[in-house]
Amino acid sequence: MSRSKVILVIDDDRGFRGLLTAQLADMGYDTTGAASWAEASACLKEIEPDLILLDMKLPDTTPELAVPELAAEYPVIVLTGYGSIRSAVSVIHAGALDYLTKPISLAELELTIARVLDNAEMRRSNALYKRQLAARQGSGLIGNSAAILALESLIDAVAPTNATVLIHGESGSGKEVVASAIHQRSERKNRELVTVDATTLSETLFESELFGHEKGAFTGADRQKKGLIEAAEGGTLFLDEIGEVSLANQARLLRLFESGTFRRVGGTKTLRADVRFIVATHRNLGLMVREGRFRSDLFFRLSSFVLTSPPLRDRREDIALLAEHFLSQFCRGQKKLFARDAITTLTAYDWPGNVRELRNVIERAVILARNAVVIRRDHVSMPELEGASVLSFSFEHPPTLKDLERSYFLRTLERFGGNRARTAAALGISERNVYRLIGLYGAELT
Ligand SMILES: Nc1ncnc2c1ncn2[C@@H]1O[C@H](COP(=O)(O)OP(=O)(O)OP(=O)(O)O)[C@@H](O)[C@H]1O
Repeated sequence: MSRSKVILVIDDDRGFRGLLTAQLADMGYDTTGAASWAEASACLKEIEPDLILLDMKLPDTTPELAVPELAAEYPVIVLTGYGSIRSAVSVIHAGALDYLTKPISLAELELTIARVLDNAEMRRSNALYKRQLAARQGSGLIGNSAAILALESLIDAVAPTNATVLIHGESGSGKEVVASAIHQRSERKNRELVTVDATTLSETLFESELFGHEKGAFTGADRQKKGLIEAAEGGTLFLDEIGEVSLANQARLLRLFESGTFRRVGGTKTLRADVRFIVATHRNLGLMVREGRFRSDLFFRLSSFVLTSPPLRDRREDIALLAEHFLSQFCRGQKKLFARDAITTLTAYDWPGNVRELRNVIERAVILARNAVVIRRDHVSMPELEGASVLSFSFEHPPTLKDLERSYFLRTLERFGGNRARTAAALGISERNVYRLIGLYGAELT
């Protein structure tokens, strides 16, 4: 069910304004009237119109000033008592979408409003359609494992509801794919899915990006800006890495999730969002609550529906299927297949970077294989394959700590082809220390 569209009528002629708002109400619109620019500005702090009807002659402003300012944020139709072509052209140039000449016929009013609202809607959905097409290509949840089938049925159950969902899972395990599946299987699928990654935004930027800000809210806020919540109106907002959000912003999120309301930064009016929220994290939020880094009320609110995107090593039966999927994606019509031992190698690996890492490895394998039809084991070998989680060394006597350090250091250095920076990163030491250890054990390098 869609809410009625809100129309703001700005006209200083009281009788005309009353008549117009009454007629618009009869047509099923929600209407508000303002007698002056000052009144309209105050009104816009309270309501969020879908369309503005603006009289050309107001006591406290000119169309040259008012039209561009309003048209930057809202669809505007100008009402003119002096229907000259010249003034009509100038207001259209200034950003108004249409104009109506007084006295206005009811039929013309109805048609013009419907057309302008439809156009605004169409512009939104055209941009949306392009993005959806891009998102659908290659999204979809691939896998036949029990874990994926269970996840699929949970997605089917929760998708049609408006429940806020928390997706938990390691990096690269497909949390964003799950979020997109929920959106695609909901009634909101023809509206926007807006994604925000909390790790990429500072605390203040997060607040203004998400909630928007009013003109003058802070230095540099030279005009009002709608936030991503408003961009997601009618659709879904996916907030990735909620564990990285500051405590102050967590409080704002709690209010948003509980009441569906929010305020722009520097704003006084409470706005209502018709948005479905999905959040994700790779962190243990329960632990963060105990450490005082995550609000317990927000945690409990999010705990009502939790989906887990399982790590790839816990569903090894999906590895071959995913590998085939990525192979056909990267080959683009060219025929290629995996040698049996290549698949064995892929299946045995622990995939700390999950599906994303697998995708990268297949992409590299296709490049390395060049024109060869068969992807061999050496095409898919991962540099991190050895020693990523299990180490095995053999010594002629029980090793000392120093023996272990020497063996592990030299093996890591070799694994990265002598690259000191990568060795330092893998061992969690400084490059200076890598040099020191080469000095210490280097005589053994061949
Ligand atoms: N089940 C799946 N089927 C097909 N592709 C998948 C699947 N899971 C993940 N992918 C692909 O793996 C890559 C990583 O997935 P995604 O971005 O959803 O992971 P994530 O858990 O959100 O990662 P991060 O926590 O780093 O944001 C993407 O290219 C995605 O398309």
